[in-house]
Amino acid sequence: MMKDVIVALDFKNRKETMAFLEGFKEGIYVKIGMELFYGEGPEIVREIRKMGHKVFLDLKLHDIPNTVKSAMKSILRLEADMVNLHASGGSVMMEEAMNACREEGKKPLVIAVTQLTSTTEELMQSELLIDRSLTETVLSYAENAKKAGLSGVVCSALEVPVIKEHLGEGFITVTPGIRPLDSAAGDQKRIVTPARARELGSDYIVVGRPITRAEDPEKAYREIKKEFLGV
Ligand SMILES: O=C(O)c1cc(=O)[nH]c(=O)n1[C@@H]1O[C@H](COP(=O)(O)O)[C@@H](O)[C@H]1O
Repeated sequence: MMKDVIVALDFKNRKETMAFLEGFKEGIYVKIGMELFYGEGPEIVREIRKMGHKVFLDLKLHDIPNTVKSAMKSILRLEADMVNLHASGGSVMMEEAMNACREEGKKPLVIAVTQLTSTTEELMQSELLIDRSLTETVLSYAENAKKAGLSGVVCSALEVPVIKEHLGEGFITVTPGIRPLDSAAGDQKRIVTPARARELGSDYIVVGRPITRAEDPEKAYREIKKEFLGV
């Protein structure tokens, strides 16, 4: 299976995004999330794809099944390589997202967010009133996603082994919360280094600030990619 580093383009506008991408001569895998998408609109997705980059469009759909289905149809027109939704929206919601793909004849990788990497078991118990362990909920959400026909999940690399063990090697794990040894955790809680993510079996790591805020982003990207791919 293809393994890769996905760079989170968490920039406020097109200008900053293009200045960043200028440093990359070859096509890379990037993530367009809420900040850039809400700021610039769908055209930014088309433009970045035309530049030769692969795009994970991270809009984390979470709504009633019918709304998610129609939103997915709009999203599919942008031809992103990967799109996501929140598994906590439930199985029917995820099935409707897959029905949208079937009806439109499109096959992006559709993945479901399990528990955000900024979430801890402590937060789940004290605020969300979820009594099960974090790992149990991640695995259960992942099982629901697989049953609904999704390609994989977003989780922390720490949960990859249990997901692969129960759902098979082919079920894709996309893991943010990546921090090289010398970088600040910030708001992330369930963090691992790129090398650890490789050992744990992540398929894709998603990396934002350790690259975008580095003094030399292109160098940081190369180092992280080397550490993750082990080459
Ligand atoms: O869906 C995501 O991409 C996502 C899920 C998750 O659980 N945690 C998470 O950090 N992300 C995204 O991954 C990126 C991580 O960025 P950094 O923390 O700057 O490396 C951000 O764009 C987040 O929106």
